[in-house]
Amino acid sequence: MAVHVVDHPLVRHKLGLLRQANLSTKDFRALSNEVARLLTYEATKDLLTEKVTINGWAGPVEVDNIMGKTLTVVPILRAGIGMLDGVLDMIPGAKVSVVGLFRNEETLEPVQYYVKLANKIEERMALILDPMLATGGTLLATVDLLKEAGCKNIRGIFLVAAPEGLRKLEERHPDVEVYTASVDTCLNDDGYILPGLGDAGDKIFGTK
Ligand SMILES: O=P(O)(O)OC[C@H]1O[C@H](OP(=O)(O)OP(=O)(O)O)[C@H](O)[C@@H]1O
Ligand SMILES: O=c1cc[nH]c(=O)[nH]1
Ligand SMILES: [Mg+2]
Repeated sequence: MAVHVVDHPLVRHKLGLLRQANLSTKDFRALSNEVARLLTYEATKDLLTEKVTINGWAGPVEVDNIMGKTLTVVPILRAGIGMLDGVLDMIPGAKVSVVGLFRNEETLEPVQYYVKLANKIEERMALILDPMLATGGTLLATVDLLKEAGCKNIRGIFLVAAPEGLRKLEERHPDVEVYTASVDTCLNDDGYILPGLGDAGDKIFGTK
């Protein structure tokens, strides 16, 4: 399985700011989108393009166009919404497929409450957005439902990932590629990533 840790100074700097305990909602939101933007740049490096000829200022010129029904971004509610603007800054025409899942606080199992996928999803690359990959339960449930819908090419962008979740993904879906700013140390007894960011959903939405 491919895990791409994006080791760019801007990403490392912004991730360091995100880890601060007393960050305001506004700053956490802004930084999440900024890191998402940079991770998107890396995650889309090999998108297929085709040559087209356009009218340039000095006559016809051959340029590159991203091909056809290329991708859909898949924010996982709620916290994935905190990365969506940043990703759409980079890919403004992307179709958005929304998946609603929350983690049961006791069992840590994902609970699904909403799904609305883009049309022709089987022809698109799916780019999953979630700030946190912890136990991996939420990501596995999302990949399962995308594959059931016919999706063959799936990637995920996470601000922070835990080794436990990556191991689970490797066992169940080794074809899924991960792009993250950091693989952190481990999970605590409540399933939170250490050193991590805390509860990303609460920080992005200002709840708590
Ligand atoms: O890898 P896992 O152990 O499944 O945990 C990761 C999930 O937990 C968080 O969502 P949460 O359940 O807090 O929902 P929220 O986005 O609505 O806050 C996070 O945004 C991931 O979706
Ligand atoms: O560390 C974690 C783990 C799951 N969800 C979060 O928001 N943070
Ligand atoms: Mg949450």
